[in-house]
This record gives sequence, structure tokens and C-alpha cells, in this order.
Amino acid sequence: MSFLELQDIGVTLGDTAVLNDISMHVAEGEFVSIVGPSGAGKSTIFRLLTGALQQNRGTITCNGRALDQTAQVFAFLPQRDALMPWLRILDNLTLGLEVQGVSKGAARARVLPLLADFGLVGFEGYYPAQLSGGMRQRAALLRTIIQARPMQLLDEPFGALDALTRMQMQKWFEDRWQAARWTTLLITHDVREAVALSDRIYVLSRRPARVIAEVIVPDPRPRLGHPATASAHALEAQLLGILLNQTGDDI
Ligand SMILES: Nc1ncnc2c1ncn2[C@@H]1O[C@H](COP(=O)(O)OP(=O)(O)OP(=O)(O)O)[C@@H](O)[C@H]1O
Repeated sequence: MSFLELQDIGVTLGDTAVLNDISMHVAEGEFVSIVGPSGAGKSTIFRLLTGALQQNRGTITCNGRALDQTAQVFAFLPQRDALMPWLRILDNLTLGLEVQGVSKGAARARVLPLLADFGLVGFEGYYPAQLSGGMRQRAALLRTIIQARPMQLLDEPFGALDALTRMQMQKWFEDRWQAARWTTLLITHDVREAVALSDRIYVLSRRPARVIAEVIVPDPRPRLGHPATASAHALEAQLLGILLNQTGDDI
């Protein structure tokens, strides 16, 4: 049984049909990515999962039960403004736990041992604007992961980074994921990133989004830091071809 299951989800916002009969699933410990054209409706799926929006049609279940918005299934890394600029890094890191009701002291005790692995030792007292883009994203990822929720929702976590930092972060994240096997749903525009990190990839059409392809990535991990295999290149080309067929002028 899948951990998360979306069945025939339809969303209309105002007069705009955004999602059209979307069905997808994620198994426990699986890494699944969603790719699709700009404005297709990818983030809208996360808004449904986090309870910010209600679907017009279809069902979402988690472990076979209707998604209970109070069950705190998901740790969510939003696309923008992931860190509070007015809070020091350590306070940003503990924020998610404090919102769950964990005391500041207990939250710090959970965060501090992980700072080294996330490359943040010595930066606890800095404000987000004082860190590099890569460090800010590592902090945002740590704040998400430390919540120890059953599933991570990551919306373009590396999207704002320069190309070199993005590659370094992807490799770093692949290593962390391989060790921890967080159940993960990732939104990305980057097909290379999707192929490098995922077990499975859903491709959405342009709006109103429906699933137009589902591909399995068979390559063993770790994948990054090695030359990509011929099958990975072929998958990337296949995904790009599907996406380019979907995009008009709004890519
Ligand atoms: N309140 C609303 N009324 C009408 N349309 C809306 C509303 N909110 C969002 N939309 C539309 O829904 C579509 C889906 O938005 P969403 O942010 O989910 O796309 P996305 O695939 O995540 O985009 P991107 O890749 O650019 O981040 C967009 O085309 C947007 O214009």
C-alpha cells in the first residue's frame, strides 16, 4: 500500500481549471519528483497536501486514511522565503519544532548535533542574509527535516542557487537522502536533478495539469559525482522532449 495516494484530484480556482484528474502515489521511503511546465499546478498539489487549499474533486489518503490536516504528516519546504530574515539561524532551525509545541531548549538539543552535517557550525548566530545561498538552503532543509514528520515536501529547494552551488547541494542532499531514506516528494524544473535524485518521476502537462508520463529511474545510487549513465541521459532527453511538447511561450 502506498503511503500517500492522490486519486482523480481536480482543482478549479475562480474560473481557472488548475488540476485535472491528477492521480499519483508515494510509497514509504520512496523519492518521487514532479516536473512540469511553469504554472502547470505543481505547487498547487503541495497546497492541497499542506491543507492550504481544498480540492474540488478526488481524494487524498495517507496510510489508507483520508488526509487529516491535523495529523502533521508533512514537513514542507516552500519555494520562497523559507527562512525568517529577522530570526538568527538557530532560531530559524528550531522554529518548526517550536510550532509543534517542542520547548526551545528541547528543540535546540535536537538541532545542535546536526549542524556539522549540514555545514552550519559557527553560523548559529547569523541572520539568513549573512549566509551564502547554499548555506541558507541547507538551513532550510535542516529546519524541514528536523521536524521528523513522516514525509518531506520540497518545492524547488535548489532552484534559486547558481549552477555550481546547485550541483554541490544536489550531491550533498543525495548523500543525506541515501543515509536517511526520507519519504520525499520533490518539485523541480530541472530534469537532470529529477533523474539524479528520484526513484520515480511524474510529468505534468501544462495547465490544467494532468499526469502525462510516469517514469521509473532504475539506476543504482549514488548517481551524482559519477558520469551519468547512458540510461540516465536517455531518460533526461525523454523528459525534456515531453516537457518541450507541453510548453508554449510561458516556459
Ligand atoms: N486564485 C487563483 N485564481 C486563478 N488561478 C490561479 C489562482 N492561484 C493560482 N492560479 C493559477 O494556478 C496555476 C498553477 O500555479 P502553481 O503555482 O501551482 O504552478 P507551478 O506549476 O507550481 O508553477 P511554477 O513552476 O512557476 O512554480 C498558475 O497558472 C496560476 O496562475
